[in-house]
Amino acid sequence: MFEKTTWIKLPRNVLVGHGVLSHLSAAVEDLSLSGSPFLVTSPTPNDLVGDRVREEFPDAETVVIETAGFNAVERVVDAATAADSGYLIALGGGKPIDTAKMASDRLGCGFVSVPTAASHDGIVSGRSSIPEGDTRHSVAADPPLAVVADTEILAEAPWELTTAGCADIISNYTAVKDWQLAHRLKNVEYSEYAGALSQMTAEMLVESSSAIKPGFEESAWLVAKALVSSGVAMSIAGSSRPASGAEHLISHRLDRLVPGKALHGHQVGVAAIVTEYLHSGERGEWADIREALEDLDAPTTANELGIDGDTLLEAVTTAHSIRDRHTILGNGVSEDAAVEAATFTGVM
Ligand SMILES: NC(=O)C1=CN([C@@H]2O[C@H](COP(=O)(O)OP(=O)(O)OC[C@H]3O[C@@H](n4cnc5c(N)ncnc54)[C@H](OP(=O)(O)O)[C@@H]3O)[C@@H](O)[C@H]2O)C=CC1
Ligand SMILES: O=C(CO)COP(=O)(O)O
Ligand SMILES: [Zn+2]
Repeated sequence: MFEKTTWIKLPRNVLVGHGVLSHLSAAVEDLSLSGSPFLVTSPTPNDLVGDRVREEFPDAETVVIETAGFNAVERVVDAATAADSGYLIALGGGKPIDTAKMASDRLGCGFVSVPTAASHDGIVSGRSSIPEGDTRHSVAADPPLAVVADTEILAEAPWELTTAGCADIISNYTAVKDWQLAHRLKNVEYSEYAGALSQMTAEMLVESSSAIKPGFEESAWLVAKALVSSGVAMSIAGSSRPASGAEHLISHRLDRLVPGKALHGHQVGVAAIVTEYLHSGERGEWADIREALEDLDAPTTANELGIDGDTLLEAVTTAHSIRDRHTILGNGVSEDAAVEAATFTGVM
């Protein structure tokens, strides 16, 4: 008997472009949500755009998150419950967006994502990544009901946040390879459609790399569209598999070893050079990934991430234990193999 079912959750309204913040209230109105909004933000986005959002929603109460974590999620849940809010608006980078994503899941209400940085594909996805001590939990949650990504704001954000978003997209190449490998070796369910969308998103970004330069709003537009597309691929797959493979395991390990040292996207980009080498060896496409990262101004070495070679090697050799997700790291890469991969590719 045929028993497969698919339930794809996607944002209903996605606005990307110049000045779209002025359409935020229209985008929200179109969702027919009941109750008043509750604004979840962090210090810099609140200073930059908080008042513009509050002007549109005068009855919105605000919580400003300084440090991500389950305490912050609880704070939002308690404050939004006390305010009897109907839905959340997340304004900022991954910290407020992922906090609101998980809080809205707990509250059983929807949320609207208003990214102020094109720093990773979590701005659209149905996964919330919450740090706790030296651990990071990746929790399934509903994706935003709407995404309002104003390229005027994204283009003003520090350039490194945008290059981190680019590198998060480029890591889709190795993530898809890991997913296909897990499908072949472990019978993990693979979605051709989600895999192709994720890979095509990375290819399109790389093809556009000459147009992605600091100071150009078009750059923010190209990156934001790619982040949306990657988030959609994850929603179609019902997991982060299309955009998170061994390179993400290594990055999550780095988050534990050297928390806050480098941006998520930059870590996964450097790790993708190594995991591509592990996939296909000396003649593989690791040099193409390195070149694409260089073209997009993203780090390509441990040094550029601000970490030493030994820390990178520790992350590579222990990352397989981060979660139950089969990748090219298998049951663990030996120290010698990690040294070979990191030195041959010039990452270390
Ligand atoms: N769900 C997912 O798939 C993923 C989720 N994540 C989550 O995202 C977090 C990291 O994301 P990231 O966006 O880097 O984190 P943050 O939200 O911490 O933003 C990074 C920095 O940029 C600042 N910032 C944000 N917008 C602007 C702007 N427009 N101008 C100037 N500065 C700005 C923030 O300031 P300030 O702190 O003052 O507000 C912060 O210092 C992780 O902690 C993780 O929880 C990461 C990857 C994937
Ligand atoms: O960062 C992600 C995709 O780019 C999400 O991945 P995780 O499921 O590993 O947190
Ligand atoms: Zn990522």
